[in-house]
Amino acid sequence: METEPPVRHPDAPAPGTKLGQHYSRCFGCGDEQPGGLRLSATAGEGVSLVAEFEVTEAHEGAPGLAHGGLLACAFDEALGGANAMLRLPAVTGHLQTDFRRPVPVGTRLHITAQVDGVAGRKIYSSAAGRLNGPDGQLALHARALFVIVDVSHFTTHGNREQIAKLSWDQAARDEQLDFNP
Ligand SMILES: CCCCC/C=C\C/C=C\C/C=C\C/C=C\CCCC(=O)SCCNC(=O)CCNC(=O)[C@H](O)C(C)(C)COP(=O)(O)OP(=O)(O)OC[C@H]1O[C@@H](n2cnc3c(N)ncnc32)[C@H](O)[C@@H]1OP(=O)(O)O
Repeated sequence: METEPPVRHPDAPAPGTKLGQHYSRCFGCGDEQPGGLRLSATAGEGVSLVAEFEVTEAHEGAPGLAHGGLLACAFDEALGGANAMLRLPAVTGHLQTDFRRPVPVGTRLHITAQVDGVAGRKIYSSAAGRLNGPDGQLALHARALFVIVDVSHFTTHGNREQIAKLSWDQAARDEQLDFNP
């Protein structure tokens, strides 16, 4: 199947809009997850977003340095959030991360994530992470494949009772997810 350029959904959050957490216990963005990354994301131009989080001692792999797996988690979160510009529910099928520079504790990691193309259910995305701001040193680069799923993916494999408490409950019943933050 041909890979098509991504099309921003007309109801996608306007560029500059802060995206809320999609789930309070999400390790990537939730504020009820101890030690979580608490990534905050803002809608970007086109099919993209900008995200940031502070690397803390809770995220260490070596003394004073971020754990690579948690940095990959941040990219999973940011790349997954970019799908909100398509307003399509999708899960990560493949994620690859290039670690180009160490990321010390205390760094504010700045991530830009974008959807590059869509082929049927497959969404191809990429992201870059810079140290302490948009003009900081390039520390990481990631590519991902997300696969568009029906909301039944979450209700079948996840915790249906927890899902029922979320704001996307009604949308889930309608077999659609609400991506409004
Ligand atoms: C946690 C998710 C939260 C989502 C919340 C939703 C809405 C909330 C609102 C806003 C969202 C905001 C932020 C979201 C933030 C973060 C997102 C984090 C995302 C995750 O962290 S999510 C957890 C990790 N993720 C999984 O838990 C997936 C486990 N997995 C499966 O559930 C299946 O594996 C599935 C469904 C992926 C596919 O299964 P399936 O049976 O539906 O479809 P099938 O296998 O046919 O694949 C279809 C086509 O994709 C190709 N394909 C598949 N996998 C591939 C691979 N790895 N490499 C290359 N190609 C691949 C096939 O080759 C075929 O391609 P083709 O059509 O060309 O043949």
